[in-house]
Amino acid sequence: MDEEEVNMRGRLSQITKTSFVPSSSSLSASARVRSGSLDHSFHSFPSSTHSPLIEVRTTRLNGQSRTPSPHFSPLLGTQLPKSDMMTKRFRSTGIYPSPSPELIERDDGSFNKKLLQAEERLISKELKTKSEGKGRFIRIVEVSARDGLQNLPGPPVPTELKRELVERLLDAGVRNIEVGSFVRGDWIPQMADTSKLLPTLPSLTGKSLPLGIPSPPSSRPQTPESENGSLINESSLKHIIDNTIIPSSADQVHFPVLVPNMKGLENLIKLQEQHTANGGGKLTDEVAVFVSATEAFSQANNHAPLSKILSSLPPVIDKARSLGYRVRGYVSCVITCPYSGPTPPQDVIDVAMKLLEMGCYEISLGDTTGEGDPESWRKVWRQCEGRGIDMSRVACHDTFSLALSSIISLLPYGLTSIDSSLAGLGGCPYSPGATGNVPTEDVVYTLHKLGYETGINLDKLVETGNWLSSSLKLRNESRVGRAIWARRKSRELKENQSNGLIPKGEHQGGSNKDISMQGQETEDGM
Ligand SMILES: CC(C)(COP(=O)([O-])OP(=O)([O-])OC[C@H]1O[C@@H](n2cnc3c(N)ncnc32)[C@H](O)[C@@H]1OP(=O)([O-])[O-])[C@@H](O)C(=O)NCCC(=O)NCCSC(=O)C[C@@](C)(O)CC(=O)[O-]
Repeated sequence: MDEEEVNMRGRLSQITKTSFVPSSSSLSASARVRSGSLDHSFHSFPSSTHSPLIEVRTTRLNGQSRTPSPHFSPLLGTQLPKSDMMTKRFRSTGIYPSPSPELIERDDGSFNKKLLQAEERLISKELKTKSEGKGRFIRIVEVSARDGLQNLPGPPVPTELKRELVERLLDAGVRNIEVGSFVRGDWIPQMADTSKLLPTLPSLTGKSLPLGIPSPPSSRPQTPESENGSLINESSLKHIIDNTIIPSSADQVHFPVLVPNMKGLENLIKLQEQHTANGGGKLTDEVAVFVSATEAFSQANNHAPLSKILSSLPPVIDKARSLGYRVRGYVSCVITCPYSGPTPPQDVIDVAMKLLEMGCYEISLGDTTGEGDPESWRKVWRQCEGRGIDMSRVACHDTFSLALSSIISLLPYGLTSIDSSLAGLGGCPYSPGATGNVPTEDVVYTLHKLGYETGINLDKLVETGNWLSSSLKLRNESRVGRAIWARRKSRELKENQSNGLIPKGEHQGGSNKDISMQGQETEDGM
């Protein structure tokens, strides 16, 4: 290693260490320097002029007049690239190993080859099937309150509903909840109340449980309620800790908020100062910056060339870190770009490396268009490894139904964190018919089914997803959510009938069907 390389390694590992919470483990493995030689001859990004790609129009939605963000404005047909790259998809040819139970993380973040004794557990109390828990922890970053809502047409979602959503998620054991954005409220009206929402949220430490582990998922063996109302008692807790590798830091609550630029960060700082002056505690300990892997999407999303965004971020990240915020980096369009077609993995790594160098503690790779498949994700993954970084975070959109397959295919390679959205809320405004993010309920079900641990109570999560989609009058896009909810309703009906609360042959409350369930009875076999 030459001197420069040593410095680079030092910087990256320092970034990794200093930005992690104490005794953090694999949670933060994304930025960890692994093997392979570092290629630090970064490609410079094409210097592009700020071309007027975007037409901003004032629209009327539900009687409200609004000027949409360029992020959500469709490009004019004449401005789209002419190539067939828009529709070209990566071919999937690989055969993927099933998730390996051999990768078990220690609390220091390293992997342990020892197999833990398999432990049978229920996935949901509505299901009869069990799975063998193998113990590796996967962190879920829940993005429904931000990414899920930001694109919703119609009147702004009430701040009170967002607050309740966060409360419910915390109660279900979710600990990383992206809650809002300090972006321009006139462009992203659904995020305009972020500074109102933050002070109403529970304190960052208020939800921590004793002994520093997440609330026990119902998928674990049921244990009697303890005196303090917790579902588990000390001895069963020890059993869980002994048999499940959950890092103690997994219980820490984080409310990441997006800050696109210095103005956004300053708005957060001002809000925090006011809150502190009123005797309040820390509103959040995490901010997130976002960059696109492609030039065209940068123009659309950040309203500026990629080179300009990248050069504007170091002071933002430095200032945030100097105030004690950890900084997450998002890279969008890591598989394809709605304007320029397939994204070269090299470009993804270039941007990601720059963000790490600037001080981001981890990078979330976003498949914004949802066109990813296991093979294309593996290409990105291999490039990461080749460049000596472990990108173990992904955010998949489920537009083409391959998000879960992609996630499953990455698990054996050490995937440690997944961004997902309750009820699949969200969507890509550029792909006609695009659905949202991969639903958290589906991810949690899959992980638990395969023996991974998330610390999340699937039944409570499903209840929250159902409540959210009903409240928003949207169809619940989580198949798992719909199926478990249908079973629960069916069970409750039978119980009420056998208890004599409802005469046989009658439905509870006239109908057990709500908006999130519409059209689901056949599919769920109920
Ligand atoms: C990025 C900006 C803010 C630049 O906005 P801009 O207009 O280009 O900024 P500007 O520097 O030219 O300033 C113009 C005016 O905006 C104000 N301004 C400037 N910055 C801010 C701010 N932060 N908050 C409030 N106001 C701001 C600024 O003060 C000024 O006000 P004036 O002096 O004219 O009165 C704008 O383009 C914007 O808000 N865009 C929205 C971007 C967005 O939210 N996109 C969605 C999130 S990213 C995403 O969803 C992808 C991801 C992360 O999920 C990963 C994936 O899955 O792909």
